[in-house]
Amino acid sequence: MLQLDFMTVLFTGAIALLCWYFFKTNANHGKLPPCPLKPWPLVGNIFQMGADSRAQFKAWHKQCGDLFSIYFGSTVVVVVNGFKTYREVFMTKGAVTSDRPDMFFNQAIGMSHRGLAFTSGAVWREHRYTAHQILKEFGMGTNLLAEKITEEVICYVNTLAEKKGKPVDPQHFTYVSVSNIIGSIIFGRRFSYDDPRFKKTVKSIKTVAECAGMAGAVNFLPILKYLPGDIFKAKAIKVSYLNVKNLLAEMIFEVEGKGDNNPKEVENGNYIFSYRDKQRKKTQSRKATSLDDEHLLKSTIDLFGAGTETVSSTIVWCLLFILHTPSVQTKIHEELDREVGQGRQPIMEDQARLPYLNTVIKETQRLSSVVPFSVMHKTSEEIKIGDFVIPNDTILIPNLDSVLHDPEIWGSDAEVFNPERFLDKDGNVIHREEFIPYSMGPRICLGDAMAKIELFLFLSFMFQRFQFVARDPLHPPTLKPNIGFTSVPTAFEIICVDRFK
Ligand code: HEM
Repeated sequence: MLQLDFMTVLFTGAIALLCWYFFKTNANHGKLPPCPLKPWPLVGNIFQMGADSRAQFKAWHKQCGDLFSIYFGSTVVVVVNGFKTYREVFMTKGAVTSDRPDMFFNQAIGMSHRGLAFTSGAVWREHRYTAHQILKEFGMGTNLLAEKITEEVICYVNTLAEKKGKPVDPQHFTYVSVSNIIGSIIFGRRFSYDDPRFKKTVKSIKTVAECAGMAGAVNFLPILKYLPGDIFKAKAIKVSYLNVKNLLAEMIFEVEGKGDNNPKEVENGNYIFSYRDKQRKKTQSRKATSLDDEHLLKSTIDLFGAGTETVSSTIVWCLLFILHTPSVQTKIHEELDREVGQGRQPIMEDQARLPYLNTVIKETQRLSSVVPFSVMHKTSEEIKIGDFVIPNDTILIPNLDSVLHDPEIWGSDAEVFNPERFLDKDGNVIHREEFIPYSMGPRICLGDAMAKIELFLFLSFMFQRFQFVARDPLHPPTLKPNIGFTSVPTAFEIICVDRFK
């Protein structure tokens, strides 16, 4: 009897849950952007996405228009497509579309609502402003930072040259070198490529980025993380992200301990000391501030995460595109030999003299679209876009891919690598407003100026020194990406022929 009662309660509960779910997923449909497919009970559209989320979003964009809704579990998420709508949502209405939803990997390390890239409101504004000030002090957009980057690029190019034409995995070297630049800003010094702690940090950050795509569903259906076998990579992310947290906490502690007794370190400057300096000044003048130990630690994790894979993958995509279109490499070499030569190192001032290389960088960023879905945003007020109403607290996916690959903007060859599309008939670089690899609005990439310097210096040094050749030139490596947080080329090897020999 007791058992029957229990079954009845269970059955009634299940029916009530389903009714609630159907009510929730169908409510508001008159105002919300359309949903391309009827969501399944409890899981929503998660398992209707197909393996290739880019192609799926492209098809749904075509089917539904610039705005469509999908359900992750019972949570509605609005996907924003197309340049004009993207600009309206994230720029015109940026004041109320710039919050971030809480994400499971931040929860997993006990750092929700901490730091720079995943906070909202007053904490985010204070940390964004602080980070911007610090990077400006270090010369973001000026020669000081360029000097730091040049120092790293020289080590990187020499390491490639030491391979003496043997095939190398460019992703590994580029990733390590680019993360060293962030490391040198945060800690005030570069690390040797063999430093075990640095190697472990880099490896762990990479694992988090790689697994993030699979783990996306866990944000909405936390139960998935308990499935056996770690199908959704939730456990892998937690372990690696905890590694990153602990390693960076340890390094911050050391820098602060050393710094107290070492004025030279303070003089040279690093992110940690500048942050502490600003924190101290605010506290001393009794200004309310959110700057503290936990936010500092999470800001450094965010900077490593945001500033490594984006830049390194762009560099590696450039190599891959070049292997598929060798004539582009010939033109880069001609321009570099003519404008810089081989007798001196490239400098930032050369950028204006190298329009072709600049178009190669732009076209690489456009076609690779390394952050295809940007980072999720959330509304902080109800917004109206055309006939649609998006409620307060709704998660938004900024589909950057839909802008960077739109044939109506870039032409029918939008899927082809063609740097000339950014060149006018007089050989000058064309600046298109639709070229938005760093997104737009209040949440635009904080490191865009730094990324531009990195991309120019890495690629100008690399092409000055090497001719890049595929292991099998008739069959260059696949262009198929691996999509995690970013779009990363499938691993491949390349031969770097030294042009100085
Ligand atoms: C090719 C290189 C890069 C690309 C394509 C890129 C792209 C992006 C994109 C699309 C976003 C999300 C914007 C949004 O939410 O709407 C972002 C955010 C961010 N990026 Fe970058 N990024 C690059 C390099 C860097 C570098 C080098 C740094 C480090 C200094 C950096 C730091 C950040 C930070 C801190 C955020 C979060 C900003 C916030 O939430 O307010 N990025 N980036």
